[in-house]
Amino acid sequence: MIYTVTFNPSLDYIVRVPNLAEGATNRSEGQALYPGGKGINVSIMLSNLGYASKALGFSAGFTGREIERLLAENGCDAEFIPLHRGNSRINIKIKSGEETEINGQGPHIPSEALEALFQRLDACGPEDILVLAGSIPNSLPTDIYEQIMRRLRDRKTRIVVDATGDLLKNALKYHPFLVKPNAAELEELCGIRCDTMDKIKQGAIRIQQDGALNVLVSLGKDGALLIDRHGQFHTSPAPSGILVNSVGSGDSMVAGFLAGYLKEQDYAAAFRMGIAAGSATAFQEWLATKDQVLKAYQELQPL
Ligand SMILES: Nc1ncnc2c1ncn2[C@@H]1O[C@H](COP(=O)(O)OP(=O)(O)OP(=O)(O)O)[C@@H](O)[C@H]1O
Ligand SMILES: O=P(O)(O)OC[C@@]1(O)O[C@H](CO)[C@@H](O)[C@@H]1O
Repeated sequence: MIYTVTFNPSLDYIVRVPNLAEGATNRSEGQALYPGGKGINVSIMLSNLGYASKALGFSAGFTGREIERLLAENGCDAEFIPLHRGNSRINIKIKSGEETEINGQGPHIPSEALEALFQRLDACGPEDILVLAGSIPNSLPTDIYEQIMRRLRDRKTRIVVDATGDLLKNALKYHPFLVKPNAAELEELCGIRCDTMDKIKQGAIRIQQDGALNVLVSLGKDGALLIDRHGQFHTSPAPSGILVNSVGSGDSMVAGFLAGYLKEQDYAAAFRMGIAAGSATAFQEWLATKDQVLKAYQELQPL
């Protein structure tokens, strides 16, 4: 089974405001509400690609109930631990000329709820994949992903970490199966200015030396780079298309990589499926369908 964990689920409120003016009353030209949070997006994308997963996390208040309802509507199996105070966050994504995001903090997670998640994860075994993705509420320590990995150390579960800063840094020594920084996150992690392909390669090598098995660096419209666990590099430009909404493209890339890997047991195939899924999502209003991903896959340059 693939499990995804989203400590900080959200309702993503996407508003289109073509000429956003700060300090003025702006009127939107369109809006939409989607379930969000990185692990949740990975689960939805996996489901779109035909792979079952279980989305784990925490849910609070009316927004939490709406996230769960939307997940069910999207055919996604979720098992959220209820929090009895506060509301799951609403993240605002403003689409004007540029994409501006305001992500909320998320509700407090008490220790009993955290323990309930830990116990749920104790069921993970060698056949399972666990995706730890996204930010955590302020009340949690930044070694929380590390704590989970330490607890599962002897279970041989393959663990994917998609996070920033210390959350990710602290997890590397437990040898995650996959990490997926973007270029800015890679710079922050390895302290190298990653403004050329050579420097991105150097940065990815450093993250691998720090413990990650596969390092997938997403580069937005410029595609991606993977150094796989055998030390082999894979690079590809992204398929071309019109950017509609990049929110969730990194998560789609993680889901595509896992789907490609599970299908072919091959890192080149996983990499290509990752890029296709990431780009297909960037070209849509929300997470891409399987047909849209396969179309993007066909448009990738041959190896
Ligand atoms: N404008 C774009 N054109 C084509 N492909 C894109 C574009 N933006 C993103 N992608 C695809 O999606 C992948 C992931 O994008 P990106 O590097 O922006 O991830 P990210 O920063 O983790 O995104 P997010 O946090 O919004 O999910 C890229 O490697 C690429 O394949
Ligand atoms: O605040 P975090 O947890 O870092 O990111 C949350 C978020 O921006 O990530 C997803 C896109 O990757 C969105 O669905 C969600 O709103």
